[in-house]
Amino acid sequence: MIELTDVSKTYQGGVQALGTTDLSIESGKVTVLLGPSGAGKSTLLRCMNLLVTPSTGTVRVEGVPALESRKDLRHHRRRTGMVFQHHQLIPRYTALRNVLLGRVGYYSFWRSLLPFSRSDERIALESLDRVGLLDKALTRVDNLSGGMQQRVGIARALAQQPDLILADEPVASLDPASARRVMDLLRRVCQESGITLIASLHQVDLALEHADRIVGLARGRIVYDGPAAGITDADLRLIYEGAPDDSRSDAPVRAGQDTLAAERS
Ligand SMILES: Nc1ncnc2c1ncn2[C@@H]1O[C@H](COP(=O)(O)OP(=O)(O)OP(=O)(O)O)[C@@H](O)[C@H]1O
Repeated sequence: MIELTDVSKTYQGGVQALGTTDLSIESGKVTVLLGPSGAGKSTLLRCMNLLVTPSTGTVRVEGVPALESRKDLRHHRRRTGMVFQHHQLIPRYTALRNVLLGRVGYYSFWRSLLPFSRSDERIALESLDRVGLLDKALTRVDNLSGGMQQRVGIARALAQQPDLILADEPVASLDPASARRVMDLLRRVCQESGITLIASLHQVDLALEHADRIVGLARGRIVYDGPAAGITDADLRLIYEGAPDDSRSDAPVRAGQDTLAAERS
């Protein structure tokens, strides 16, 4: 459903967060981008809906002619729900009002200034029901726990009626028990609706539990790509500690010093 070809990202200042990367994501599966802090997980994830503009390469999405026109990009983003580490909810709004914001992409700017329709409200309430928070619909989100706020974030993504959810460290701010519950929920709602889920995580146990496929990243490179069930201790060491001849630096590769791929190939 998503095909990245020769995608790389070098941020201003010369930090190469992502080396040249090819990746194809199939529909309906749970893919986890796994790796230590700074490995390039968020950058790779955000390249998938061009929240981060790749420095090189192309991103192709099934059913969308190209992502070059504003219209096609808007169409892709409407079909793509985002779940963020820090929720990105509006604290003083109720849960329902936050979830309704998931519907905004369906409207033109002018229409979005008008009240939401009955049908949008129904979709938003159904979404809250699916994450078990219907009874909190009229509660301000700053009065909810961190886990509940993340469930509101998931409900907002569901209200978009997406084909794809990109979840960027969705449980990094939660305690281990809440993190597991939120990941269980995210995977379940996606599987129930046939939504493709791509999540970045740095917790190995959660990744192994929830992913169909793991894409392991280290210093801006894919160093493992395969079924979660097939990952070995050696693969995990490669993701978290680097190859035996690595410099062991946690620093990302700088443009012009990009020798890791050559060392590993
Ligand atoms: N907007 C930016 N400008 C400059 N450098 C950036 C920017 N965003 C990320 N980086 C750098 O790019 C590298 C990869 O960052 P990225 O956030 O993609 O990694 P990550 O694996 O998601 O890390 P984390 O788990 O800590 O979020 C890091 O060194 C980071 O500091």
